[in-house]
Amino acid sequence: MSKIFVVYHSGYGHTRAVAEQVAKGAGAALIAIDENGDITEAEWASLNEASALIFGAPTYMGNVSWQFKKFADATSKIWFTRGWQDKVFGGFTNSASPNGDKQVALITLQTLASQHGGIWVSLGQAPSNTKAATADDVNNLGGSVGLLTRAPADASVDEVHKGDLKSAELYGKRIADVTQRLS
Ligand SMILES: Cc1cc2nc3c(=O)[nH]c(=O)nc-3n(C[C@H](O)[C@H](O)[C@H](O)COP(=O)(O)O)c2cc1C
Repeated sequence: MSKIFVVYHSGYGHTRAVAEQVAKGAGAALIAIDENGDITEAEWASLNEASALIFGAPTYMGNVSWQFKKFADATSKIWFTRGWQDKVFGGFTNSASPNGDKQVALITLQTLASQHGGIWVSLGQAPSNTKAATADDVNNLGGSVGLLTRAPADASVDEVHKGDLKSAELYGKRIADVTQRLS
């Protein structure tokens, strides 16, 4: 059985709701980066033993939250020993605007995975972009590199768009399937 972890930061709970769906699809465990940008030593050990790591962060000011960036910089200790080389990686970001510069945050996650020599898994879902498409449809934001999700600025944690949550579960499953194939 592959060990997969979703390691994420969420300031106000919306990204956590997405992380839970990704973890459900992947059969993964969740590790939350705390408000200080930290995880525990035991959690670092779990990440080091994993077959696949899925990064998640809200988009704040056009990039990942500072807490996620602190975590990313802390992974440099692992980078020195190539400790995450050839693990499978994926990533997601959630923000309020349909665009909101989410792609920048996603590329930050992909670049972090690449710095570690990882194997990045794309979203693998066709966009729902017809006139009839709604936020209840899978990949209605039309991403491809990884998972983009949206919670409008006045939305509660329970109001992350349904289509995005479906996309999240499917993306998690895709990462688990790829990990299984490579193991
Ligand atoms: C400091 C800050 C900066 C933000 N910057 C952006 C942004 O650049 N683009 C965007 O679409 N939404 C932005 N938002 C909205 C958040 O991305 C959105 O509320 C998201 O759902 C928060 O996720 P969280 O509840 O997991 O923290 C920002 C919110 C905060 C608090």
